[in-house]
Amino acid sequence: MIQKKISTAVIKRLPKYYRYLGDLLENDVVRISSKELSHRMGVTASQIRQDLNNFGGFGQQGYGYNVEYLYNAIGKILGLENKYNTIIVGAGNLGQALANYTNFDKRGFEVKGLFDVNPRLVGITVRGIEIKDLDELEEFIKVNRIDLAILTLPKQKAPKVANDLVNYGIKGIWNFAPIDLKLTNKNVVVENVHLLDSLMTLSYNIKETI
Ligand SMILES: NC(=O)c1ccc[n+]([C@@H]2O[C@H](COP(=O)([O-])OP(=O)(O)OC[C@H]3O[C@@H](n4cnc5c(N)ncnc54)[C@H](O)[C@@H]3O)[C@@H](O)[C@H]2O)c1
Repeated sequence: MIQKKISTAVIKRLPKYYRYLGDLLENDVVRISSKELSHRMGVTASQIRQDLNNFGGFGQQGYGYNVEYLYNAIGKILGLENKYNTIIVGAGNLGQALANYTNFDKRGFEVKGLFDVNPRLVGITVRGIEIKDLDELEEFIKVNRIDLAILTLPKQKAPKVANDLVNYGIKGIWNFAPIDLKLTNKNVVVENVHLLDSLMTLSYNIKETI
């Protein structure tokens, strides 16, 4: 379906379309004009049209968008019809909080395992998932065909663990350690998440309004 290289900016906007369309679906909205969708999302109608034209366009003149069709199509573009067997490495505060969040499972990112080096945490279960020792990581990944790892460990430990994960055959890393991980293996993708970046943007905007 995708013929040309899609810009990162467009890809980053797709989850927002998906989220808004999901809300519309939940409210039994069958179709929506690009004007109405743009109004709700706070982006211009031409931006929406341009973004969706990257994938062939989905609207019809005079009709707008079929919500369910567009929702499913964007889900497919995002690869959400796939299931991702997921592990969390670093089962402290954040790792456990993420393990407790059931919406990841609903979206297809099923948390299969939790790993830590702290013997006081190993053996404890979080939402029915036992925290395992890091020594078991390689075998677990292979046996359970793990696709994706969430890193919630100290930043000094992240590069080594990430490198090991790559060698064990992981496909993607969702990194929360406060370091921009760069992997040499181009077949493995990383998404670095920094909540503080968002908080600092908020700080800037507060400063501007005072
Ligand atoms: N990106 C973000 O927005 C964001 C937000 C909050 C926290 N963080 C980061 O997430 C990480 C976790 O934060 P936290 O509050 O849960 O800390 P925490 O100390 O509660 O948990 C970290 C866990 O990692 C474990 N660990 C240490 N080395 C390990 C290794 N080699 N392999 C596996 N596990 C190992 C520790 O035993 C501990 O249980 C920190 O790096 C923190 O800075 C990032």
